[in-house]
Amino acid sequence: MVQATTTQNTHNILEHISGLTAQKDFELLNFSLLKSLSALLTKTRVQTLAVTQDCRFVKQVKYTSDGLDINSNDIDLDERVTKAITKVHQAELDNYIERIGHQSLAIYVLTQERTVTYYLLVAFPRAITQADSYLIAGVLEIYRNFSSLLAHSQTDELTGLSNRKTFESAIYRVCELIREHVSESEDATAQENDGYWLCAIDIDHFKSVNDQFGHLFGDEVLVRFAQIMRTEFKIDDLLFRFGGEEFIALVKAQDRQAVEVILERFRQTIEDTQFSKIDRLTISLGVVAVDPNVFHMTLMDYADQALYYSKENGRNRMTFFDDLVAQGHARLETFEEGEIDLF
Ligand SMILES: Nc1nc2c(ncn2[C@@H]2O[C@H](COP(=O)(O)OP(=O)(O)OP(=O)(O)O)[C@@H](O)[C@H]2O)c(=O)[nH]1
Repeated sequence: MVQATTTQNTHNILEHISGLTAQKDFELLNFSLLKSLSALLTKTRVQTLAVTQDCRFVKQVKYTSDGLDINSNDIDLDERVTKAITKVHQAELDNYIERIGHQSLAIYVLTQERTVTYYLLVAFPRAITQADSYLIAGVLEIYRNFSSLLAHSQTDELTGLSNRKTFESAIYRVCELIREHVSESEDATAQENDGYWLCAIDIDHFKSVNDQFGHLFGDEVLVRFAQIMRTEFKIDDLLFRFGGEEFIALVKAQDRQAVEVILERFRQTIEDTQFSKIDRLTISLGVVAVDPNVFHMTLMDYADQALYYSKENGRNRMTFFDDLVAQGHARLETFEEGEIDLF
């Protein structure tokens, strides 16, 4: 009987580990981690929490029986949990266990990314046992190893930003988020109020940087440029290096005015930064609102057209694709019925 239970437990653990390592996407990997821990440690509640260097809680992902509950704005934490996590963060601990009455709370550092630390929080309705600790430590080790393999395959080696091949799944996820948000909301303007913007960013005259100072120096500029991108954009924004001196930002912003402020600040920061031997580096930008009903390659094409317009009209500026359409410089792609050949 004991042996049958042990065999079943081992089988459960192995099944969850194989589920964990089958993921090719960070969001699914995190989902799988939370789901596995929740199943293996019965009656526990698990969540992840992103905390900035200055101890602001910026993103909470709770595992519930319905799936993931993701919050960036209304982070809901018990006061005692807030205290415990603040203590762990300030003391830079890797893991910590707090007894709260009969219950216990285990906190572990999951990963560190940009200026944000991601924590795993496991709440037990009882005291945590050594077996619980071993299980969590083992699962976390597998998670971290697999997550660094995944990061390696999805990261641009030079800058550490996401690489081009991750863009398609990222924009697909963003479109899903917008769709979910619109369908959950009664408000017809929801999409406009919680939208994403696809922004193509290209360094101006980068060839002359390479020509004047050499390719190695050009690489240093690209690395520094990516560092500035990481600090200027927020946690919900997704950043990619598309190749060469071309970057993409998927920026979350309430409306066009808000995204204009964010991008203008970024453009100005780059212009004001002294890149070692270069006195002045500038960027051109092309922007389009992410419409989940428009094919992502078409959105990319719109952002590229807007970027091209910025380049052709003086550089060091941004152009919105909508303005090009309104001014008659570009037109929306439309398909008449019967126009598309299926084969
Ligand atoms: N150092 C370095 N240079 C790169 C890398 N990838 C592409 N480049 C260079 O980036 C330059 C891009 O040049 P162009 O496409 O002509 O554009 P540009 O000089 O930036 O001019 P505009 O975009 O029209 O303002 C080329 O010289 C490429 O060799 C890289 O990884 N490192």
